[in-house]
Amino acid sequence: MNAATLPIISMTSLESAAGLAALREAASEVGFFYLTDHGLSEAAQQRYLALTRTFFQLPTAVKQTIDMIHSPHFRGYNALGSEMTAGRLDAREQFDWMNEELALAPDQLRSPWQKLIGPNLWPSAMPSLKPALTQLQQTMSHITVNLLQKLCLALGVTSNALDHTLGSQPYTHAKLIRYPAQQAQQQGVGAHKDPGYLTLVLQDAQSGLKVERGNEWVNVAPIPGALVVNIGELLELASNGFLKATNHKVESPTGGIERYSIAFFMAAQLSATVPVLPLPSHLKARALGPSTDPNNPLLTDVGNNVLKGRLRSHPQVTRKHYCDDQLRHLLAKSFAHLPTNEICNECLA
Ligand SMILES: O=C(O)CCC(=O)C(=O)O
Ligand SMILES: [Fe+2]
Repeated sequence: MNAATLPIISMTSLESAAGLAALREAASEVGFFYLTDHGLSEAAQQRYLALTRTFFQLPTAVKQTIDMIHSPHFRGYNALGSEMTAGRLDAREQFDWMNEELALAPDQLRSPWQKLIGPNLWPSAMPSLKPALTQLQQTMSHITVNLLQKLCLALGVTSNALDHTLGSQPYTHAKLIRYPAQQAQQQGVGAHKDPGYLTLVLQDAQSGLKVERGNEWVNVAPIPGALVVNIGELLELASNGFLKATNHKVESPTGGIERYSIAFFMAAQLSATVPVLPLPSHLKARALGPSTDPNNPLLTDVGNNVLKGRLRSHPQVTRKHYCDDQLRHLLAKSFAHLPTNEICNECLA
């Protein structure tokens, strides 16, 4: 196994000023780190990875019954070749679930992001999946909220400075992912930033996740028991660019070995607008503003920032569920400043 290539932060170290300083440096210099002592045991992680493998071994016809194409809320199964990142197809299959909710009636929709709200799609052929993944979502949420509060302390503001943006129902989204082995290296998932506050990744023993540092791609070698944490776009905005949402990607495994991972993304509640935190002056001097990529504007309105990513990643779902007249009008208003043909050239024509 490769040596650790990123900072390692122990959750229990974050009770001390020195621990918070190490967290601050990891989150601002790299935007990626390993988290240990977080409360999800290695044995529990192995059980969730085993469940992931079992899910992907279900017959294709069973997985297709919960294909994401049936969900206007971007929930369910994606076969290989249905997801796009950075304009190219990703070589991964995945199962996405989010908060379990009731969908709004069409005449209640005021903003297109409200269409993200809705029920998950669970496979009736694997009844153990829903309770297990609901439990995992709760555990990951708990870890993420604790870490977000520690990050606030590390930024010199009160631990609860972002709590009001989470509200009672922060947006949580998770994926079971399988990267099948390829003959030659391919895009497992293309280079991207995650849109929310924080992402936790549980990876198996197979390398492939890579993080951009300067002009290099650094391998995130698996460390048994550690979760990989990355800073999302909303924290870059909240810290006025002091914390970095770092580009990352996954290269497909070769040599006959597949890679499995579970990614958990947490944002604020979809209706929130992310504030700029009042950093103390010595940190403020190092906060030079969020990045301004015209191909990927960072939006402080949480629902739109999350929806931006979903529309781009899943063009078939977008075309099927986001192209009616009412939504076309709402989308044109919310995304007037985006390079619209990258989202869906039919919606925004
Ligand atoms: O599979 C991984 O290790 C990371 C996946 C990822 O970056 C994503 O789905 O946003
Ligand atoms: Fe990601």
